[in-house]
Amino acid sequence: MGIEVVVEGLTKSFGKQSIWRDVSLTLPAGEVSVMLGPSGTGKTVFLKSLIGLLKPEQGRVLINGVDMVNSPERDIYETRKLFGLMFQDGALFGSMSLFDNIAFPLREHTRKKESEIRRIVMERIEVVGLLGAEGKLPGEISGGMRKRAGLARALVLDPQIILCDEPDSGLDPVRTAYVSQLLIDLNAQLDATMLIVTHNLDIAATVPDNMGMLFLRELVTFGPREVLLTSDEPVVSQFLGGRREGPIGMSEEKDAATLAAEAGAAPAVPAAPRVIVPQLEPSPGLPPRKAVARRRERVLGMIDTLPPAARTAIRETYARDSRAATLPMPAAGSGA
Ligand SMILES: Nc1ncnc2c1ncn2[C@@H]1O[C@H](COP(=O)(O)OP(=O)(O)OP(=O)(O)O)[C@@H](O)[C@H]1O
Repeated sequence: MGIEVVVEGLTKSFGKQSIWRDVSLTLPAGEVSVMLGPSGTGKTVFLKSLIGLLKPEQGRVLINGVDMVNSPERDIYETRKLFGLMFQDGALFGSMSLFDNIAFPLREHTRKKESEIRRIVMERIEVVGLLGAEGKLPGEISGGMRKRAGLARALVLDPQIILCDEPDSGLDPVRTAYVSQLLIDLNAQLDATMLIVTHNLDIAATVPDNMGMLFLRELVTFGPREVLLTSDEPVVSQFLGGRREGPIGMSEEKDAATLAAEAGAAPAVPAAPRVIVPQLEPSPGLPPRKAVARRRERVLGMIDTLPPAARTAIRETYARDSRAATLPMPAAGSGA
């Protein structure tokens, strides 16, 4: 099973530029979480801080008792092996075939025989749907295929924590839908803890168990998906509605004068009511996600601490799930 990641009071700046401060959250073991946020709010910096590639000035990131901020470098290096990372562009070596790119971590970090490496690499290539393309160079395939190759490479060391930085960037809506399904399928197969950074509202609506949002150097919220999806925080509703009206401007936040002017004017388009769509299920033939039962117990255990709208949404989701579980299967050939 994946490992819990506990973030406590994390604060990061570059020189005088504060990126975010006092970020605390827990990525529950084996669950899928999404971090949303407008461009430039420090989502990638957050991912890099989790694996100890960037050093926040304050706070801790605890994984199996190792603090990825303050522990000795050799402990951080060892713990980093638990991670699989998928960067925005796949971060592939241009002169190597997809096979060699995906095999790279195994050749670098293990003493496995070539035959064993071939078996693992081909298995992962199959999982991400790239069978047949293993001999190609990254420059000979599409952006979506490069992303999937980056994901396959992230998987070869059997990671228990998977971090994906904008798995949808540059992809059309159909390819994005396939990536969403792939992420859920991976979670079903590996039971790894996953954190996905994205601006994509379809991924946000259908993939995660938990969601958070970074804005204005703060973590606005992090918790069960229903909390963010029912939130009436202006920044959250603006982002989820993809609207111009609200605190987010072209370059992150709007100034006070713009906000005041907008507050005085009638909104051009009323905000559409938000509907919580069901989370994706693993593809047929795959095992159910083990995280589902754990998450249900965890969320129902904390439900009284959540805002009323989130409580209602969670109860409705679980009531719908139990109704679905007790429905009789349609008889074969009934056409139902
Ligand atoms: N190594 C670095 N040195 C200095 N500044 C940096 C460094 N890495 C990131 N930054 C700055 O930190 C801020 C946040 O960057 P980051 O890439 O994390 O944003 P993001 O939320 O992932 O954005 P996007 O959604 O556009 O990818 C930016 O202003 C960026 O210029």
